[in-house]
Amino acid sequence: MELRLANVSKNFGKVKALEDISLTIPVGMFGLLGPNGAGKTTLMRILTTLLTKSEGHISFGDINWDMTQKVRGLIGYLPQNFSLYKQMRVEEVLNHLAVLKGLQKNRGELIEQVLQQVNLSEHKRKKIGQLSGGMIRRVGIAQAILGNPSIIVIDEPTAGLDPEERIRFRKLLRQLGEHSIVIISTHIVEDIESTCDRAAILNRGKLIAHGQIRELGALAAGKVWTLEVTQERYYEVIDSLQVISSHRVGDGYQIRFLADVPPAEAISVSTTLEDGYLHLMRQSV
Ligand SMILES: Nc1ncnc2c1ncn2[C@@H]1O[C@H](COP(=O)(O)OP(=O)(O)OP(=O)(O)O)[C@@H](O)[C@H]1O
Repeated sequence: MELRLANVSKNFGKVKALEDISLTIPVGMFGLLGPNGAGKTTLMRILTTLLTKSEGHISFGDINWDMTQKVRGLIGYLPQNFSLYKQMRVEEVLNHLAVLKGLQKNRGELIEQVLQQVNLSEHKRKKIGQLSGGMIRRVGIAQAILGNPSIIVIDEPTAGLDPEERIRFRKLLRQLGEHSIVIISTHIVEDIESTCDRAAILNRGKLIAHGQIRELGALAAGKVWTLEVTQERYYEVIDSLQVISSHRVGDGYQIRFLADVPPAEAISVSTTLEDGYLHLMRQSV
């Protein structure tokens, strides 16, 4: 079953935080990408029923977003700052949140199941305050998937995680996306590139592109180049190019950049989601 958004808008007074968003999101990992103020948080808060939309229609099968209680039963949510309950043990926090979710039967069993899914069984008696950032995010996922929701919404999934934790956490997200709709919102293009099947790019409340990751990357096809330069030339050229990234190669640098007409020695390269995203942002300035 798919999550369908049709012409969804949200106004805060005169601010149009979302304008006419129409999207269909199938089972799998779906990324929301956009700069600050694009409307990602507003959209996630509407999907989790923390905010109401101003206009439009959202549905999942027979359930529509005017049926708030039913929608809440569909959704698991991991907000950005999930680090509450520092003095409580992992299993106590999950039991507490399971009660709040209205899960009455077999709570112990359900908690054991989600702890196994996020690989935290052996830490269940630890206090939240004793866990690493990555483990706290995993407790966050555990509470989000309690009750087996069809739609899981995660804000900035890997913010504040170290590189190893980030890789482990991405693997967990991919596993969740095998059976559920998992929507993540992030500034980190690599999180989406490495975990998502599809993504939507928002800017200033508008949906500017959506589709499969490789389709979004292909939007910059023919416009992405690399150029190798000496250290002396590096500082000269980076100001004149729309640099995507650069790294050291031998004594000089390799620069990856966007251009319609590149310098003579540049080499055309295949495109990534980040290229497509930066190309779209450059166009919508
Ligand atoms: N409660 C509110 N009242 C007024 N304006 C708001 C409110 N919440 C969000 N906005 C405005 O709506 C727009 C979209 O904000 P939103 O937080 O959804 O963007 P975002 O893409 O999540 O950005 P960030 O990545 O910085 O969190 C912004 O212009 C923001 O200032």
